[in-house]
Amino acid sequence: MELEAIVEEARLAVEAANSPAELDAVRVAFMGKKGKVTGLMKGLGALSNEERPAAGQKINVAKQSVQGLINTKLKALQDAELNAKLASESVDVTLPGRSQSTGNIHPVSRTIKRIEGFFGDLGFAVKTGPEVEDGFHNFDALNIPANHPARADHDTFYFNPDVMLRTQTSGVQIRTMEAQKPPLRIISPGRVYRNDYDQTHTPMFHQVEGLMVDKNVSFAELKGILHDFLNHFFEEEMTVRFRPSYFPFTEPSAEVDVMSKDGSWLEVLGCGMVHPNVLKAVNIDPEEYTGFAFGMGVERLTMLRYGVNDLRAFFENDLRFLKQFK
Ligand SMILES: CNC(=O)COc1cccc(Nc2cc(Cl)ccn2)c1
Repeated sequence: MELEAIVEEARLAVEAANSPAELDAVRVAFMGKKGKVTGLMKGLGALSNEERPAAGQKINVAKQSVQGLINTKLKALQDAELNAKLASESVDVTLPGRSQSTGNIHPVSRTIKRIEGFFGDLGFAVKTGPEVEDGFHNFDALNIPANHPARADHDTFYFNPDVMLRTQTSGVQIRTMEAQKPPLRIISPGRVYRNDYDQTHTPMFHQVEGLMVDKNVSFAELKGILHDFLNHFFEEEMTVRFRPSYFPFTEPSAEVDVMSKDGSWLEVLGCGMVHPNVLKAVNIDPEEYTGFAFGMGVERLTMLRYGVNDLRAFFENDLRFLKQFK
């Protein structure tokens, strides 16, 4: 095969090589000891002395051009390899960091912890108890008569006539008074259930009740402790009023309002002196002991403190809402 054809074949082979190894095979095939270009040198012996120098020169030029093609291709292959490596290892420093997202405590849990902290400092023990209650602990012991509307099933979830979801955490206070003698200072946070559902009521919500039973507990103490609690909870001096009210389980009873920024009154909790019938129901002599009790809705307090205007937001698990309470 004559020289030009071999050089063209070498050029095509170099172009087709996709790796330094393939390229080296081409080098061997054309420039090696048995290579096609090298093989042309054998033919020089057969030429005359006049022809030989020019022929030999032509073969050397061919060798250099094939070697040049190989060198260029090798550089190109090595550059490509390096660029590919750099690309795969490259770090785009302008990308935002992959921050480790942190969780946060639910606003209702935060409020319960704050309430537990305040009353804990006053010596109140946190007590919990069953969410499924019996009629005695949820109604009878609280001086709620058989035909009282609170017992109706439009308010209470019943499993059977004597087993229900508790409508308040008072049952825990009753059980504690059954279990231990006064003096007592307890608060009982927890879930309570009522058959209600609208923008300001959900079938399940959280309540914290408090109870103090001792020799000479007075309404004045109740007022003082609750005023201090509200100042602490809302983190400012609150204007508070105690409005006469009625609960079957306390006498006298009061509802407590705080004055909001615009001067209107907002109800925040209910309280009163423990009714003698309640003490009797747990074998505490009302002539010897007196007590006060209070109850507050956790979601309601949380909504007031953080300015949440839809109760359902606490239960929808929308992270955009929950993330605000870092
Ligand atoms: C959200 N809760 C409210 O508005 C009102 O809750 C209240 C009010 C007054 C007293 C109580 N609890 C109570 C418990 C016992 Cl064992 C005896 C007497 N009272 C709960």
